[in-house]
Amino acid sequence: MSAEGGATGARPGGGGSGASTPAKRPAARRPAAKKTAAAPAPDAASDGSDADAPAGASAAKPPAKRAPAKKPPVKRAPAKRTSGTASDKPTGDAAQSPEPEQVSKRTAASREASAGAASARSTSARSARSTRATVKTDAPSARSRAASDAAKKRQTQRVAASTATETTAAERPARKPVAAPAPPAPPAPVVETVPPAVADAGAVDAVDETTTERTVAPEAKKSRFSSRSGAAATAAAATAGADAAASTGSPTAEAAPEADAAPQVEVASEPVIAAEPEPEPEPEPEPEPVVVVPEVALAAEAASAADADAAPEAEARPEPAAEDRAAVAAAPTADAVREAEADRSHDVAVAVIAATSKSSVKKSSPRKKRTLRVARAAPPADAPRVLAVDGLVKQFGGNTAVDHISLDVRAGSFYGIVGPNGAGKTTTLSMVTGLLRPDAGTVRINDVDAWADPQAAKRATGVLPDRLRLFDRLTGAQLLSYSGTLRGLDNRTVRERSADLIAAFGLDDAVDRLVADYSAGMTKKIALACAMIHAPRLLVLDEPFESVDPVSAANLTDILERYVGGGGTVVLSSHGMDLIERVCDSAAIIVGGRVLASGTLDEVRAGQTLEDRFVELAGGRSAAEGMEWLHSFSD
Ligand SMILES: Nc1ncnc2c1ncn2[C@@H]1O[C@H](COP(=O)(O)OP(=O)(O)OP(=O)(O)O)[C@@H](O)[C@H]1O
Repeated sequence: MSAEGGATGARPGGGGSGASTPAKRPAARRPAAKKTAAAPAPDAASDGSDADAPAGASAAKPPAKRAPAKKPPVKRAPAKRTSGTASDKPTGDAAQSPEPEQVSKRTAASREASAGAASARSTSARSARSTRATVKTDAPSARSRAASDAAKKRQTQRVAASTATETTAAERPARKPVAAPAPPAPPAPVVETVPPAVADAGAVDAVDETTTERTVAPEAKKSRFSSRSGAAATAAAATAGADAAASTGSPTAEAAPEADAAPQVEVASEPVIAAEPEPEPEPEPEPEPVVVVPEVALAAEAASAADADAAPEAEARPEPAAEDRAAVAAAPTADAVREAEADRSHDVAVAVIAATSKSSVKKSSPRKKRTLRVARAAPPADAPRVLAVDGLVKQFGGNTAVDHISLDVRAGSFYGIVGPNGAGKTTTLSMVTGLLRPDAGTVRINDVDAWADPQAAKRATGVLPDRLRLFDRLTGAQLLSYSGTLRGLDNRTVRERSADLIAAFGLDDAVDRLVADYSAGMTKKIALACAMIHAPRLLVLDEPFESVDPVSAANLTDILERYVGGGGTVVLSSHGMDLIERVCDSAAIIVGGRVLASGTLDEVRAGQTLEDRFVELAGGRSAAEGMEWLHSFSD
């Protein structure tokens, strides 16, 4: 099974020359053989037309029937004008001759003349046919040659198998070159050389030749199947001789196995082929178990232990294969059977594993929990509060944007605020940073009431507001200098820090351009630099990563993490759940102006991803129903 499959599989796919050529050649040669077999017909037809040009359709048919070498010469000549010749039989054509009387009236001289002409014609025809005959006679001669070769083979092979192998080997190269030019070469030359051997010698011999190219085994196989020919007998003799050689242990032992094949028909050919299909090793599906979780692996072990009968077989299989090829070749069928059994047992084992592991897979199904990012370590509970928001309320007319929000942010914390659009995040942060006066509640920064002592609070705070209101008619460098100066920094410090910030945010090429000409991301970055230039203890950033490209976001994250690592505190709002989970240690989910969850990241997530938790608290997803019109498309 596998042997055949492997052999056939190698044919079409054979990329390697070595593997592919033997498979290709026979196929390429067959058509050649056909051509050569058919070639004589047209050739003969042409010859016939030359020989008996005026001959009617009746004369044209015979040659087309491919008996050019034998009958045509005899048949056609009389068909024409030899009707009157005495030597030739009065064929039907002669009987139909329209002028029987005239013929009889001819004078002896005219007869002689006509006979001369006819003889001349016939000689020319004969010469033409003789040339063809020489071509064709190759067939019989080839046949006889093949027969003699076969006889010789028998004798020689009986003497010693080595001789037999040598002769076949010698024949191959000898006929190869002949067969090779056949396909591309023009019809005439091909007919001269190949046809006889291929067409007549019995397709057997020809086929045998082609097949011998593959391997010795296939050769024996073919010869076996084509036993009707003498070549098959030759092959049988060869196998017999090979047997003898095998018994003698001659170096041609390779031929021995193939020879064995002859009598046993199929069995012998397989072992040899079995050596090729090494690709059989569809690697043991052992990787499959890997897919399973540890517990499943244990279950697999248990299952395999329980299946002790099948398992050993499956595992034992590779050993003999690697151990001794010859031994395997000697008993291929047994190996195949074992292989099949092993596969079956493996399938069973896999099925058992799958069955037994279902429960454990279920157990480990909550993968989302496993993919939770490990949150940054939150600052200790006794760390000083940098920001304390208590009962903030803000109403816009009848709309309560912020409804008694309270937050505690410890020093050294990376705090994230998330919430759906309109939840009140920006409104809250605006009240925290002194941009919007709250209706109720208190905000304490670094233990200072932000609204009672705004200057002290603002000195400790860096702000990146949602709606940037910058002096954008300044260049980036000017804006940084202005911000530093407003925070009370001296010029030198401003220059030094500006240079650092510009480099950190990658704004080197933009510092001399007007901020009004900055892109959204660049504007965000220069605004953030301005918020940091005075080294505040608290940074309040409203969607700092909005419009910022990934690389800049990564740089910004690094900057902020270093800042936090140095004792700073960051409070930021964002819609990026991944970002929050990645960089924050604490968070608050605000929905409808209220804090629905707050604390360390793990506390907020409550075993889910932040997004799932967020969606859950925000009221879940709402299906977009009743929007069928959206699929009607305007065009
Ligand atoms: N100046 C204002 N005048 C009137 N209503 C306002 C004003 N500012 C905000 N609001 C309202 O307050 C609510 C909260 O707005 P806020 O900007 O704080 O939401 P948000 O959570 O920041 O939303 P987003 O995530 O979209 O930025 C919204 O309903 C908004 O319409």
